[in-house]
Amino acid sequence: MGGAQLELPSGARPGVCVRRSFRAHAGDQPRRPPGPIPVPGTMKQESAAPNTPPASQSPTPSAQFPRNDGDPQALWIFGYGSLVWRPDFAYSDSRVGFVRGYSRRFWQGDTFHRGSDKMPGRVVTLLEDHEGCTWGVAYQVQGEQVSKALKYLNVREAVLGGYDTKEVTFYPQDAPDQPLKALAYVATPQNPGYLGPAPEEAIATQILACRGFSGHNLEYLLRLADFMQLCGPQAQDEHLAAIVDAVGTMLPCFCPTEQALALV
Ligand SMILES: N[C@@H](CCC(=O)N[C@@H](CS)C(=O)NCC(=O)O)C(=O)O
Repeated sequence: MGGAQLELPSGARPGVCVRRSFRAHAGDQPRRPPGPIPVPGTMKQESAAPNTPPASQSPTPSAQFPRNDGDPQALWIFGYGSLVWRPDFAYSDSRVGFVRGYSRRFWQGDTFHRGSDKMPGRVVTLLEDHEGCTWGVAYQVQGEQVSKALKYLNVREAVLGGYDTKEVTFYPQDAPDQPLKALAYVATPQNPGYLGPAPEEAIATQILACRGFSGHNLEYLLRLADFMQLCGPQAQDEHLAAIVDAVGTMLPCFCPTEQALALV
């Protein structure tokens, strides 16, 4: 996967979808998990994730595919969780930006990618919130990329993850006055894996304790936090920041000192 830093378009628009500051402090900046953050738009054509079973034969998301002017075959897919750093489908273009009217919440349980049946992990979904704003990456798929991406995401998101599709309006960071219609995968409270709200300290504890076929739940949290750091000061997510802060507070308990391990 691409190894460069995420190069964000310069000229971030202050005042666009701004929330209170992201509470990461210099001393406890979320450490980048192993491996570089791939740069959306420069990743080579990806094959399906190694842990993804063969694609389902029925890639029929419930939403009508949102179309924008121009290429009738083109489709934009909005990622705001693991799709931000691991889309794993071929795409023609990508944009960093945000959707309004939604807040991101770690309220979806995950018993495959970042958890197990006994210890479900927590991954993100979108909560309808009139004041909300969620930053992520929109990927444009064209031609035969469309059916391949939808087949893959139908398995990864819907079959394995309990997500459904929803049309959203995406505002590119570098052109918020030229919004795009996009398809998003959202886990609603009606899906069996939905966990709903919990104190952010409890969510942090669950994330620290869980892992699944795609890796540790902590990696999922820190890669998302890394993306938000790279989006710049105008991109805020207080829920994510509070969970990262809680993890930072608890990590010393999970990472005994050398003395505690009698290594000195
Ligand atoms: N639909 C959201 C969330 C997607 C998400 O995190 N889905 C889980 C499925 S439960 C996933 O694909 N995980 C893969 C991973 O954790 O690497 C997005 O657009 O990013």
